[in-house]
Formats: sequence, structure tokens, C-alpha cells
Amino acid sequence: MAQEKLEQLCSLVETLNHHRELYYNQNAPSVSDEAYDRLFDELTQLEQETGIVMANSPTQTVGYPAVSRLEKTTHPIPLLSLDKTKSSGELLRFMGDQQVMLMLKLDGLTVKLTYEDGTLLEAATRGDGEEGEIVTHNVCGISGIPQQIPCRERLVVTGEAFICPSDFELLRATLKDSSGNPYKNGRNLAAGSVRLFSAADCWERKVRFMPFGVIEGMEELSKKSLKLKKLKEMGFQVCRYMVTKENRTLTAGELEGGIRQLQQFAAQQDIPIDGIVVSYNDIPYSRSCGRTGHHYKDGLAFKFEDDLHESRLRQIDWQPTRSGEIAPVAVFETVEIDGCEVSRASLHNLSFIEELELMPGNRILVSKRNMIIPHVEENLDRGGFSLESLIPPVCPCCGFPTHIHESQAGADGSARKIKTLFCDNPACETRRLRQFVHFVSQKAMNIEGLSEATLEKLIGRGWIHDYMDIYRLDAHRTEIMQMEGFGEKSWQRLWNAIQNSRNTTFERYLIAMDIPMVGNTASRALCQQFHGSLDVFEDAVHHHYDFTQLPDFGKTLHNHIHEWFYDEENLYVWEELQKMMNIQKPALPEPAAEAGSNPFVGLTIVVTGKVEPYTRSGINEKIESLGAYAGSAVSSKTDYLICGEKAGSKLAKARALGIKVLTPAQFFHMAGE
Ligand SMILES: NC(=O)c1ccc[n+]([C@@H]2O[C@H](COP(=O)([O-])OP(=O)(O)OC[C@H]3O[C@@H](n4cnc5c(N)ncnc54)[C@H](O)[C@@H]3O)[C@@H](O)[C@H]2O)c1
Ligand SMILES: [Zn+2]
Repeated sequence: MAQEKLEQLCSLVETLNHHRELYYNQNAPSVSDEAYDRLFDELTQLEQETGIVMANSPTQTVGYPAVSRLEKTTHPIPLLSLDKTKSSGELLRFMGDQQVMLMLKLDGLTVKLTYEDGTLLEAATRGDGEEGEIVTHNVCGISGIPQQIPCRERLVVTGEAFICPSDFELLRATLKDSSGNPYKNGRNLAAGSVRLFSAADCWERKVRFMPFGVIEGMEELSKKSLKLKKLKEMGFQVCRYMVTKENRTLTAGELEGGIRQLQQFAAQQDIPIDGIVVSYNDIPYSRSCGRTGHHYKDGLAFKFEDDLHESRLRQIDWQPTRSGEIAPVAVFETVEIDGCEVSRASLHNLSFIEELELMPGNRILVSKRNMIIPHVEENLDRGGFSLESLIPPVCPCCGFPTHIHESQAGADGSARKIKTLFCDNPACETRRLRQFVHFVSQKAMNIEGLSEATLEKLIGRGWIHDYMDIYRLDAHRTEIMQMEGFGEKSWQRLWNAIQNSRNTTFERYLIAMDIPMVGNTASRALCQQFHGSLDVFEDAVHHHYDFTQLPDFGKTLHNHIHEWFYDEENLYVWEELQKMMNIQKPALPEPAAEAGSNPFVGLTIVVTGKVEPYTRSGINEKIESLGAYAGSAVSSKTDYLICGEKAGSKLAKARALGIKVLTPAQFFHMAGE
């Protein structure tokens, strides 16, 4: 047992040091901070348990020795890291009855500034805490660093260089890290930028500096907050802080309120933070607390609780889908997230598995994205990965050999290849069943009561071979009524639902046909373009219509449509089934009504973020009522981007393409409201 623990300890030190090298020296981390922090906590615990601490343990040292060719400088007063907690109880215990400062924990890179005789002498990074890199040449490329200050004594200021989240969104569209990938976060970009050789390049990255401490100078002041106040008077934009009242301990509620206020401030001011720092305000008391090799004991960082839950991957299930793609699903030890028991999550495709190096037995971190869909975020046990050993050589449903397909991801502008596993057998049963499930689904033919289980039985008995057979099911009426769980009434209900589905629309019919990538949005656009006539649409296809001229239609979608109609079997179903349908003419909106008086007629408008008080489909309807087209992705054909609250990556793309960006207020104003 002891031997096992020792091995585990050594392997953790090695893993963490590998991550540190990538993070600090190459600014290209391979795991998330959450995963890193978990491993770090694990190591700390093992060290306590065994009483063994390696000399190169990340719990004993700070950062990583700098390796770039910038000149080095030593820090006579070491620049250390911070001790961290996620428990507010521990924070309260730490504070005790001391007066404390609550500060933003800025998410960037430490920079130390040395002033003598009122002039900036040197700017340096933290490095390994004892020795950092000189980046004085870059200070004119960083905003918030005064060159001259009204202060004659030697003054050493510590602070953080960072990039605002909104600037990062714009920058990430164009910049690449040392391994040619887009930067994962603003912290890494800030670190890379501060260590550049040219201030002009640094300036383009929009780096800002905010001090959070004075480590030399102003000796007459005995409170940290007073020193910061003085920095403000010298022209620094000081990191936001709050000071508690003297001789009064905070309640849990007050502490929580303070943290929330600081969080809100950071969000409003577009400042990146990854926690709150609490530190004793009294300097003599702080000094009396001492230090470890890793941090000073007068401060504690409160890191926001992440919603990641640890589990262990049991196996990967492979599920054929209606497109023939075999979708990987993670099956892991049950964890409870927000009161729900979760044990399965989609793994999307082979590339996703490859990126996480997932193997059965690995410990994983699971989250619920948007509080709903379980998602595997991270693998804590990387190493020894082999994709070949995971992939089933034959389809688990029909036994047909599987194939790996590669396609361009592209949606985010990257040229990344995505690998997926396929069963190419068109008669694969699961695949066919899923096609029927899609066909009867709500957004397609909308046949209520025809569940997957029922479909499976009906197909199994040989009564359904193609879509048309659904509309001929009355030929088996008596047999169906005798089926288990069926009776006269349920048959009648089912048959009525089937009959009702004959009254359908252009969009539903098109979605039911399951042309790859043709869903709600594309079918609506096609309906508009071809005036709700399936014949006119089909005719266009036969005359080699170029679908890329429609907004949001790319080359891939264009090809999918043509390839689908090229298949004779598809064409047969397309025509035969239509004979059984009554396709309603769409009630086309009268664009002239509102249209004439607004500048958006005929243009393509895309929305990002939330536009109060509308839902996403609500604002899209609003756009269409103006005679404009509501696009879903930003492309060169987009005319306007409406940028609501919490805008996403579309904003960066729009900026990069030079597309006009409107605030919701501007949009409503132009629309004449
Ligand atoms: N993903 C990875 O591979 C990987 C690897 C190594 C480290 N990390 C991340 O980095 C963290 C460790 O990095 P670290 O040692 O730089 O610690 P840290 O960044 O978590 O905290 C210490 C730093 O906080 C900064 N800071 C910001 N605001 C401050 C304030 N108001 N007062 C004092 N300090 C303030 C200082 O620069 C200080 O050096 C880990 O917790 C982990 O999340 C990730
Ligand atoms: Zn199959």
C-alpha cells in the first residue's frame, strides 16, 4: 500500500510539472485549471498522509524557471503564489478577528515594477518566484504602467498584467499560440504577450496592468490598503478591493455579499478574475504569519466553486444513429449533479475522445452544461491512450465493418478535422429504426403516439419497410389490435394521428426526408425561396440550382441536397409519399406591411447573446417580420450582427469580417421602434 502511494505521489509530481511547463513557459496548457487544481489537491493530501515531499514538488515551488531568452533578474523578496480554498467556512476561519482586504483575484500574469527616484527602472515577471524575466522593453505596450511617478524613494509594486474578456474574444479569432492553436484563455495570451520581444506586438494584444501590492517603500504606512490608496494618487489603476471594519468579524452572509459585489464589479468592468483574494490588512501582523515555499501565509485565495464532478469511466457504448454515424457514449460511475443521478454522457465523435485521451478506467470530470446536458470535461488520468483499442471493428448492431470518416469542422473558422465512426450498411437495423423515429418526430411528420418501441415492433413484424407503409398500416389493423399493449382504442388513436399527419407543410415534409443538415432553419429558408412548392424546389435541384446563394447555405449543405436527390431511392420516396400528402400552402407574411419603412428589408441579420425581452426564436420572428432574413451563423453574407447581453464568439467573427454590429437599442431604433 505504502509503495503504491509513493508511486502515485511521484507520478503526480511528474504530471503536474509537465502541465506547469506547458502552462508557464509555453502558454499552451493541455488541461483545464480545474483539472490541474484537483491533481494539485490530491498531491497535497498524499504528501500530508505519507510525510514525503519531493524537492521538485509543485506544492513547494512557484511557477517554473523561465526558459525564454529574455534577460533574468532576481527577486530579493520572493514573489510567491497564493494558498487556495473553495470553502467559505475556511475563509471565515482564516479571517478570524483580523481586519482584511477582499480583492479581485485578477487572472493574468504577475508583473513587478521597480521605481527609483520617480522613474520606472525595471519591469519583471514572477518566473519561479526567485528569478523572473525582464520585460521593461514592453511596458510602453501595456496600458496602466506609469513611467514617472511623484515619489522619490525606492518603490516596488506588484500587480497583474491581463487582457479583458471582450478584447480576448476579438483577439482569439486571429492569434495562435506556440503550437499553432487558438489561445485557450486570456491568461495564456496575456502571459505570452508580456513576454514578447517587441512592445509594438504587445500593444496590439491590449494588455492592461493593475497593481495589487507594494512590497518595498512607503514604510511609514502600516496598512496595505493605505499603500494602495497612495498608488492611486500616483496614477495607477489599482485592483478593486474592499476593507472590513476594524475590530468587527464578518458574518458568513456579509462575506458572501462582499464577494458577490466584487464579482459583479468585475463582470461589469470586463475584468477577468478567477477568484477573490483575502489578506490581512495589517502589515506587521502579515509579516508575523510567515511563509511556505509556495505562498505567504497572510493571504488566501477563494476560488469559485466549479461544477465539475469526479467519476470513473467504465466503458464507451457505441450507438448507431440514423445517419450511419456510430455515436460514442461514456458510461461512468453514477454521480449526483444538481440532484440528478448521471451516468452517461455523449462523447460526440472520435476526435473528442482522442483529445481527452479517454480510456476505460480513467478518472474523469463531468459537468452539466447549461444545467441540462451531462458533459465529460476532463480526463485526470491521461497516458497510454490508443484509439485503435477502443474502436469496435464492426457495427454493434449489424456486424458490418466500421469506417472512420474525416470531415472539416470549420464552423468556428478553424481547419480542424473531425473523425467519426460509421456503419456504412444502409440496412443497419438500429440506423433504420432511428430514421423512422426521426420521420414521425414532432418537427417532421408529427405522428403522435408512434413511439420508438411501437415502431420497433411494427418493423420487426415486417409491416413497415418504407415511410409509405406507415400510411398503409390499416392493412394490418386486426393484427395490430391484438398486439400486446394495443386495443381497439389505441389503434384508433394511432390511426387518427397518422391520418392527421397527411395535412402537412413544405418544411415538415422536407425535414422528414432527412437530407443531412436540413433542419428547421434550412427548410424554412427553402420554403421561402421556393414559395412553399416542393415541385418548384425539386425542379431547381434538377436544374443544378446553386444553393450557396441563399443566406447561411454553405458548400457542404449545397452538396448534401444535390447528393440526396441524385439517389434514385430517395427520389422514389420523395414522389410516392407526396401523393399521400396534402401539403398546405404557407401563409407567407406580407413583408410590405412593416417592411417599407425600415432599412432591413432583404438583408441578413444574425443575433448573438440575449436581446431582452425576446427569446431567440422571438427575436428571429421580429427580424423576419421586418422583411429580413434571420441567419444563425455569421458569414460574409451577414449584413448586421445584433449583439445582446453575454455575446459569444460570433462577435469576434463579425469584427474580423468587418460586419456591422448593432446594439439591441440601435436595432430597435433603426426598425422604427
Ligand atoms: N492548466 C494547467 O495546466 C495549469 C498548470 C499550472 C497552473 N495552472 C493554474 O494556475 C494556478 C497556479 O498558478 P499560480 O501559482 O500563478 O497561482 P494563482 O494564479 O492561482 O495565484 C497567485 C497569483 O495570483 C495573482 N493575483 C491576482 N490578483 C491578486 C491579488 N489581488 N492579490 C494577490 N495576488 C493576485 C498573482 O499574480 C499571484 O501570483 C493553478 O491553481 C491552476 O489553476 C494551470
Ligand atoms: Zn450497422
